[in-house]
Amino acid sequence: MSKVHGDELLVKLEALADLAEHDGNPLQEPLRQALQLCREQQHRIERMLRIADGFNAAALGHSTSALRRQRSRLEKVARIADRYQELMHEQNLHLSQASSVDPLTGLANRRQIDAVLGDELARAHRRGQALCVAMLDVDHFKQINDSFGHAVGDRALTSLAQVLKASLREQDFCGRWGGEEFVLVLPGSTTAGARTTLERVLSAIRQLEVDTGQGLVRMTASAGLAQRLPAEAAQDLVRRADIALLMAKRNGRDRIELAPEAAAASGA
Ligand SMILES: Nc1nc2c(ncn2[C@@H]2O[C@H](COP(=O)(O)OP(=O)(O)OP(=O)(O)O)[C@@H](O)[C@H]2O)c(=O)[nH]1
Repeated sequence: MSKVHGDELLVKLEALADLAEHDGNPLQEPLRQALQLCREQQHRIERMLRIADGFNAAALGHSTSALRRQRSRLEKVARIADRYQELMHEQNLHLSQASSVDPLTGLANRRQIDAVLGDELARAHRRGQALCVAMLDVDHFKQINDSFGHAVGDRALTSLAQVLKASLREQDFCGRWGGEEFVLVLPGSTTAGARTTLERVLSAIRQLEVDTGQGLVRMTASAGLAQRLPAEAAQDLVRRADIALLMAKRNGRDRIELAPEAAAASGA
């Protein structure tokens, strides 16, 4: 607004000053001075406007940087939320592992054995394929504990678990049933194939040397083997393998015995 008024005033003053100069009017000098003043005023106003524009731009810039700061804060919060979610995921994974893994040996625990055996047996029934379960128990394990202490016993169980894992095929599965007893699930194996696998396992256990701190100690193990019967439930299959294990213990240990087919019905 002031710029428009200033322009109009300037045009009028210029015209009057021209006229006065032309006519030799005595107002010539005061008009010239007024014109001069007006031009200076005009410059001052324009400068003020430029400064105001500058302020305006600075204010805009300020709000842009405030927005940028705000955005980077939000990004930081989003990153923290992502990391938090990752940690929660890791924690859940850890918890689910803890509930499916035996902490001493790192093998599957009873809970996971039940789940895996259930799945594998259902698949074998569906496809009409063979599947064997073996129960394996360390012989006279109590003597190791009694002679060398519980820590050495623990070490023996851990080493044995490693031997088990290393002796099995990829599709085979093993877990710690409890104490010094282990379970093997051998999908696709008939009794003959499973027996060969078990002989390899028992032989590897015989070779194993555990450092007691007072020399090396060796172990043997006994195993009971059962091949699935048509439509047999997991607990019946395990029970037959357990009966076979008992037979292996009674028959002198460090051996494999096969489950009698009718044992499931007897529930002995
Ligand atoms: N160190 C250690 N010992 C365990 C663990 N779990 C079970 N045991 C021990 O394993 C031993 C099992 O003893 P028994 O059931 O008498 O069997 P065994 O001495 O192996 O004899 P047989 O099975 O008849 O050959 C007991 O002394 C238990 O305390 C474990 O996690 N660590």
